[in-house]
Amino acid sequence: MPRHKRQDSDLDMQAPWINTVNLTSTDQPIFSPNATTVSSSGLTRTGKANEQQRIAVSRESSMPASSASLPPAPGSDEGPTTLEAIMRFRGTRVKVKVTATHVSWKPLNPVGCCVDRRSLIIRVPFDEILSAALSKSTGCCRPRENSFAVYTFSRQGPSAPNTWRAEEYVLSGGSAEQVKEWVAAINGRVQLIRDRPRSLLVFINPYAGARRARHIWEREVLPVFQRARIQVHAVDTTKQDHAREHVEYMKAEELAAFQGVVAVGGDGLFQEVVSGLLARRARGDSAAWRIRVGHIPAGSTDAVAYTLHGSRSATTAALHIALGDRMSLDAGRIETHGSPGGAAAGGGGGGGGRGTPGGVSPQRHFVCMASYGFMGDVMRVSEQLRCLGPGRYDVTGALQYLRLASYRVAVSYREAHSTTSDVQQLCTAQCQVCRMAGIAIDNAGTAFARPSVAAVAAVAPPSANPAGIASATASPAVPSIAIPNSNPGSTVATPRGGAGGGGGGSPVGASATPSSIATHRYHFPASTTAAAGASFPVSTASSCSSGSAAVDSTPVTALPATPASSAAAAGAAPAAAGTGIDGSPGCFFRTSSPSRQASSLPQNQQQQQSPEKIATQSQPAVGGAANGAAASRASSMKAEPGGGGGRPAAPLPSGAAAAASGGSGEEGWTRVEGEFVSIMCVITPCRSDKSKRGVIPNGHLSDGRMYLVLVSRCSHLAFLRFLIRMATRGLTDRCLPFVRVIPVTGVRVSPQPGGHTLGGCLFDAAAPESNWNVDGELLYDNHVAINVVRGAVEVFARGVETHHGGGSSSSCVPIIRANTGSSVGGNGGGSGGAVA
Ligand SMILES: Nc1ncnc2c1ncn2[C@@H]1O[C@H](COP(=O)(O)OP(=O)(O)OP(=O)(O)O)[C@@H](O)[C@H]1O
Repeated sequence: MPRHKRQDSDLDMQAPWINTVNLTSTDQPIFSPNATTVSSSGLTRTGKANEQQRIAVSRESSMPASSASLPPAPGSDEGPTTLEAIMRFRGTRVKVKVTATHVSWKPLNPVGCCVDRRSLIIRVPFDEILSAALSKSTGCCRPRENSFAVYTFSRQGPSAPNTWRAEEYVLSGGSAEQVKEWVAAINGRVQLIRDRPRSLLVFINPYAGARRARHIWEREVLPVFQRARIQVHAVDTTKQDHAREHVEYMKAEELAAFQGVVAVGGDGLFQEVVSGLLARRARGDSAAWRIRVGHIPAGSTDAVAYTLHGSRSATTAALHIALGDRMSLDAGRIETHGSPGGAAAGGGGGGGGRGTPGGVSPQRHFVCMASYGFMGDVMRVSEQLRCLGPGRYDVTGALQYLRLASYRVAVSYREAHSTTSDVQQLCTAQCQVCRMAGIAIDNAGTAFARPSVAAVAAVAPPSANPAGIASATASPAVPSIAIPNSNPGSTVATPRGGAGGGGGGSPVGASATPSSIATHRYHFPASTTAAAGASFPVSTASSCSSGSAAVDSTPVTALPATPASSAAAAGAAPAAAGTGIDGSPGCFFRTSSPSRQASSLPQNQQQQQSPEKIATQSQPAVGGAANGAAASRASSMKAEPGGGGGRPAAPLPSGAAAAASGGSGEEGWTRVEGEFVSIMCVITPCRSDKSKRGVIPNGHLSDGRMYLVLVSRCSHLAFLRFLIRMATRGLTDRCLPFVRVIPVTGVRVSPQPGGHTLGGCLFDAAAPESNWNVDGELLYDNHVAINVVRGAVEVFARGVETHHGGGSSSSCVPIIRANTGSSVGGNGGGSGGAVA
C-alpha cells in the first residue's frame, strides 16, 4: 500500500497512539494545570489525565530534535514548552513548539526576500485546532512522507474578520515516529477541550434558498466535521415541519446520543429545530436541555447565522460548530390567541401537524424577528413566488412598497429596563450587557438564567403540564405571563402544510381558566432610552418605577384577552388613580392627532407626526377592577377630541375600547393604538445581507429583551428613508420621526376594526389584515402575544468578534471561552461537553 494511502486512514483513527506509547516517568502534568495526580510510576489515574500523561511522557522518549519542558519565556502565561522540534513548513525550516495553550512555529533562519516571513510565523491555540492527522496532501512543495497536518481556521482579515476559512498547515518532521508523536500530542490536547461535539444530528432542507443546501453540506460542511472527527447523522427533510416533528418526537435516548442538532437550510429550518427542542422541554424532557443548535446558512435570508456569527459563510458556521462554541440565545415566543376563527384562516387545518387539538394557543418561537405589516405582506406574497428563489424577496418587497398598506392595530407592550451603556454597547463575543443581564436576573431569583423545566412548563399551555403550573405558582422566580386561551378553535396553519387536522401537533389541551393561572412579573425601572427622546409624543411613564430589577412574587390574575371579558371588567371597575397628562407623573398619557399635536412638536416632527394614540397607566394592577378602570380611562382618553388630558371624551367604538382594556389594565404595560405600516419585534440584532449591521444594531443575543419597532403610517418617500436606514445603519429610537424603537419584554398585538389603508397604487382587497412573519414563516392568526424567553436555546456560536488587527490566524480579540476547558482559559460553560 502506498504510504499516503495508509496516512489517509489515519484521519479517522481515534488516537491510535494511546495504547502504544511507552510510558516513563514524569513529575508533572504537562498539558493541563488541572490534570489529575500523577502516581509515582508516572501513570495518572483517570483516562483523561492518562492521555495527558502519555503525551507528556512521549515527548521525552522519542523526539530526536525535541527539548523537554523548557522554562517559560519571561512574562509568558502559557506555561512551559512541552514539545519542541525542527521541522519544515512550506519549504522552510521552522522551529515548532507546543506549550500548554498552543502550537506555534517560526522560521529558524532569515528567509529569502521573495518569501513573506510573516506567513511562516504561525501560532494556533489548541481551542482553534480541529485535529491533527498524518498528512495526505501531496504537492510540489509538500513532502509526501513524514508530514502531518494541523487542521484549524483563519480569519479573513480586517475586511471580514468574522468570515473564517478552513486551514490545513502541513509540517514535515524528521521521521515517521516523530510525526506520529506530534499528531498524538496535539490530538490529545485537543480532546481535552470540553464541549466539542462528537456526534450531531443534521437536518438538510434540499429546497431551501437556491436549493444548494445539499451541495453546501457536502462541499463545505462535511469536510470540516470530518476534520473535527464528528460523527453525523444526516436527514434530508421531506416536508415542512419534518425537522420539528423529528426533534420533538424522537426517543429521548436517541436524542441523548447527540450533542447538538444542526439545521442546514434557512431560518425556517432552524426555527423548526428550536421549536422541537422547546416543545420537548415543555414536556419535561431534560435531555433536550443539553442539546445545542447550529445553523448552516443555505437559505434565502440566513439571518440566524448572520446574527450569530457576523457572516453568512457556511464554512464559518461549520467551524463554530466543530469548535464547540456555546452561548445562550434569547427567543421570542409568539402565541396566537385572539381572533375568533382567525387562526384557521390560513388553511391547511393544522399546518402539517402543527395543529393543536383541544384548542390550545399554538406557539412559535423566533430568534430574529417577528413582524406584522410590511414584512408580513412581503413574506405572504413571496411564499407564492418561491420559484424565483431568494430574489423573490426583492420583487415582492418592491411590490409591497408600491402598495404601502398601513394597518390599524392595538399594541400593548411591557417596557424593559435599559441603560445608556446598554444602548451604546454592541453585542460582541464578550458582551457585558448580556452577561450583566444574566447576573442581574440570577440575583433576582435565578429566573431566566437557565430556565428550569418547571419554568418552561409554566409557560406551556395550562393543561399540558398541570404540575408545571403548580411549580410556577410555588416559585416566585418564574417571570411568565400566562396567556389565556380565548380561542379554543385556534390553530396555526402554514402555507405549505397539508390538511393535517392537527395531527402531530403538540399533545396539549387547555382546561385551566385564565384566573386559575398564577403568574409573576418583573418590575424594571423606567427606560432611560425612551426618556432620552422626550420630544416624541409618547409617554415614557409607566409603572416601572420600582428601581432596580426585582421579581414581584405576588401572583396576579392572568390578563383577560377577549374583548368580552375585558369589556366586562371595564364595566365593573371603579375609577382608577391615573392623573395628569403630558408629563404628569404616573397616569394616562395620549397623543393627539397630528394636526392637534403639531403646535407642541418640534418642526421636523410636525411634518410627519404619527397618528397613533397612546394610553398608559401606572397604578398597580390588582386584578380586574384596576384593569377595568384603566380600560375605561384609556377608552375615554383615546376618544377625547382635544388631545389634552382629563377632559371628557366621546366613547370609542366598542372594539377599540375592548382592546384598550386588554393591554393597559396591567401594571407596566403601555398601550398604543394607531395605523402602522410595520410592527416588528426584534429579539437579536437581526443581521442579514440586507441589513449588515442589523435591524437593531444595539440588540443583544441574550439580554432578555426584545425591541418593539413601530413604524407609523407615512409617505412613500418617508418609508423609503426608513428602509434605507434599516439597511445601512440600523434602527434606533426616533431615528426618524415616525419610528419608535422600544426595548420591551412583552408585546400583545390585536388588529383593530377599520382594517387597512392602502397608501400606494396597488390594491389588494384580499388582505384587510396583514400577516405575522415569524423568522420567515407565516402565521395566520394576527392576534398575538409575544414574550421573551431568555436563554431559550444554546447555540453553537460565540457572537461577533471585534477585530483588533494582528497578523496570525488569531487576529481577533480573545473570546470568553465559555466552552473550553482548563488551560485555554475556559470558565466552564454549561452542560453536555463530552471529552472522548
Ligand atoms: N422538504 C421540504 N419540502 C417543503 N418544505 C420544506 C421542506 N423542508 C423544510 N421545509 C420548509 O420550508 C420552509 C423554508 O425553509 P428554509 O427556511 O430552510 O428556507 P428559506 O425559506 O429558503 O430560507 P430563509 O428562511 O432563510 O428565507 C420552512 O418552513 C421549512 O419548514
